[in-house]
This record gives sequence, structure tokens and C-alpha cells, in this order.
Amino acid sequence: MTGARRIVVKIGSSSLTTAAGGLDADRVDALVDVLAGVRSGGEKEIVLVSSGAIAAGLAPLGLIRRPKDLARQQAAASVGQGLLVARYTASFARHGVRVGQVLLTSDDTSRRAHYRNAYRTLDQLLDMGALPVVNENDTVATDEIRFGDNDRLAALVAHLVRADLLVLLSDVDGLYDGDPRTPGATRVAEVQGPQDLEGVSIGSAGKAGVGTGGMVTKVEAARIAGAAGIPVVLTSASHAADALSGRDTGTYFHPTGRRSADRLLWLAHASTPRGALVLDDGAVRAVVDRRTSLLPAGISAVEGEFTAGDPVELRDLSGRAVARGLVNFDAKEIPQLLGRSTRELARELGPAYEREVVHRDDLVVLAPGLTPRIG
Ligand SMILES: Nc1ncnc2c1ncn2[C@@H]1O[C@H](COP(=O)(O)OP(=O)(O)O)[C@@H](O)[C@H]1O
Ligand SMILES: N[C@@H](CCC(=O)OP(=O)(O)O)C(=O)O
Repeated sequence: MTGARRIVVKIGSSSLTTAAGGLDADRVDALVDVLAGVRSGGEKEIVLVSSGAIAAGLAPLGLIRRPKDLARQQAAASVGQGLLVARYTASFARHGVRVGQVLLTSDDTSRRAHYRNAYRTLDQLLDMGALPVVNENDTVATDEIRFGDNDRLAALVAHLVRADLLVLLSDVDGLYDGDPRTPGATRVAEVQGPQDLEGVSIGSAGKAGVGTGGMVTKVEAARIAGAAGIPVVLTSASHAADALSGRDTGTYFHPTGRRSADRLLWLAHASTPRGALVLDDGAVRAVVDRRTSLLPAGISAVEGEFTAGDPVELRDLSGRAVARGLVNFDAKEIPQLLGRSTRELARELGPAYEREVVHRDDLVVLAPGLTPRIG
């Protein structure tokens, strides 16, 4: 058995649906049997991140393939999510296990209060012996705030619940060095770091119209989880039992960073900035090298329309994003603060203006070349 106590398992749409479209009850049952078996000893906790809402809603709405437009995807998700959770509820009930549905949006999870709330709910469900079934809240997410792929959502959930292991289940039994359907492609058994991905051709989704991100989003998810100290196993749904019992299967991504409860991972990977603050060179050095808060004196311009509490990008004078943070002012308040000291502002406008524009506790520095949000 793997030593991991709290495990996040993510299953993709391609592993839950029939060739004709619609939910495959037998495959749901097979997964549920494995998960129920793993937690039956009482030592293991499982959080399931399940895709499949859109796929499950297609056939009932008379759609043949995943629609391109957001409104019809959301309609399909609305119908499909109900069917999906009903299926899990019935299937887990065979083992006497209760499930709790948790629908998340990226907006919820990058804000401090919402993040804490999401953690509390998930933790409480686990404490009460229920099994959380998580998906993105597809019906309300707009294009701008969508995760769009559940691989990355699963990595962030793994971090949120402080999981010991993330298992990504797909229709392919691991990462291959090229398209797995081409002869000669071989499975990559282990990834220690980026050097092991050199020369690996990472492609998009296989089964037309069902999965979304293909391997790209899985490798990205493994990178996010790994950086947060969480190992990742990527394998096929039919090898779920092996992955959960610690047997050698699929591709194992070693953790690359230390474990931390840092909520800012969400800010870096799950939020969509609502605007930008342009920093002068001194402020870039202070924020990036010395990790200080951002004060009005170092800001040279403001872009976009945001309100206090929104995520914003911090850019240098050349336009490069250097950090992301939760801003303490509305966009329209900032022009009068530009380049001025907090003391001067407090004297002139009142003590409320003495605050940082972005507090260092709400600020995450981006590694050079990192694209925090993909998709
Ligand atoms: N290098 C690769 N190794 C493995 N699979 C790959 C690779 N490149 C592209 N793929 C494709 O990614 C698909 C899995 O992604 P996707 O369809 O999004 O699955 P899911 O629904 O499980 O998230 C596989 O079926 C495979 O065809
Ligand atoms: N939230 C969407 C899932 C999007 C997604 O990432 O799908 P997949 O690539 O199959 O994991 C749904 O439930 O249909």
C-alpha cells in the first residue's frame, strides 16, 4: 500500500463515457469499487475530482459532440453534472459511502476568504467520512475565469487539501515519449524534473470531442503539484487500483518542491488578473528580490478596471509580468496615489491611504518565463 493518507484522484471524461456518448455506468462502478476499497480500512481519505459533466450532458440534450460555444457547453454541464453526481451517489451507496458535491470556480479559490471556506468544507466532509466529488462550476464560469481543465484544478485541490498524493487517471496508461497511438512510442516511467521531459512530444486530447487538454494539462498539473511537494502518478483508469496501492504503474512525477500550505499557489495558477500595475525598477527589485509589499511610490501606471480584493498582474516597465497579487484599492483610486509616499498620502487623504497597494502576504512572484495560467 502507498503510504499516502490523503489522496486526490482525478478522472477524465474520456474514462467515464461510452463510445456513443453519455455516462458509462460500468466504468463509474469500476472506479467507485476501487476507491471504496482503498478507503475501507479507515486510514485513507479520498477526494475525487471528476470531469464528465459536459460529456454526460451531450446525449440527453441531443448533442453529438462537445459544442464549441460556452453557452451550450454550460447547458450540457448543467444537465450532465446532475447525472454524474447521481451516478456516483448511487454507486458509492453500494459500499455505504456518502458523497458530497463540491463545485469550484477559479474566482472562489484565489480569494482568501473563499479559499479558506473551500478548505473547510472539504476537510469537514472528509472528517465526517464523506467522499467529496469535485468539479469546476462549469455552469457559471465565464471564459475569463474558467480553469477549463480539471487536471490543473486537481493539482490545486491536492494542494488545498494538503494531499500526500495526486493520481491522474486517463484513457492512456502514462506519459509517452510521443503520440501513444504511433508504433514505437514508449512510456516514460519516471519524471524527476524538466530534464526528463526534454524530447518528449506532449500532445493534445486523444478521443475527439471528449477530453479537453490532453497531456499538456496533465504535465502542467504534475508540475504544479510537484512544485508544492506532492508526487503525482499518471495512469489509466484501469490501473487505478495499482496506482492507489503503490504498485509501479504509469508515470511517476517526483515532487520538485517542498510542501507548503501557501494559498498563493492558487493566486499564481488559478486566478485571472483583472488589471495590471506597472512598477518602476526599484519597486520590481523590492517586490521580486526583497519580497516586500508594493507601495504607491513604486507604481508608474495602472491598467484595467478592478476593485479592491481582485487579482492583478505586476509588470515591469518593459511589460513583463513579474508577480501577481491581490490589490487593496479600486483601479480608479490608484492614479492619485502614483509615485507618492504613504506618509504623504496619509497626511493628505487620511489614514486609510497609508496601506500597501499589494501586501506581501497577498503577492506571489512569478518565475521568469513562467506562464501561470494556461488554456
Ligand atoms: N506524449 C503523450 N503521452 C500520452 N498521451 C498523449 C501524449 N500526447 C497526447 N496524448 C493524448 O492525451 C490523451 C489524454 O488526454 P485527454 O483526452 O484530455 O484525457 P482526459 O479526458 O483523461 O483528461 C490520450 O488519449 C492521448 O491520445
Ligand atoms: N468540468 C468539465 C471537465 C473539463 C476537463 O478537464 O475534462 P477532462 O480533460 O476530461 O478532464 C466537465 O466536467 O465536463
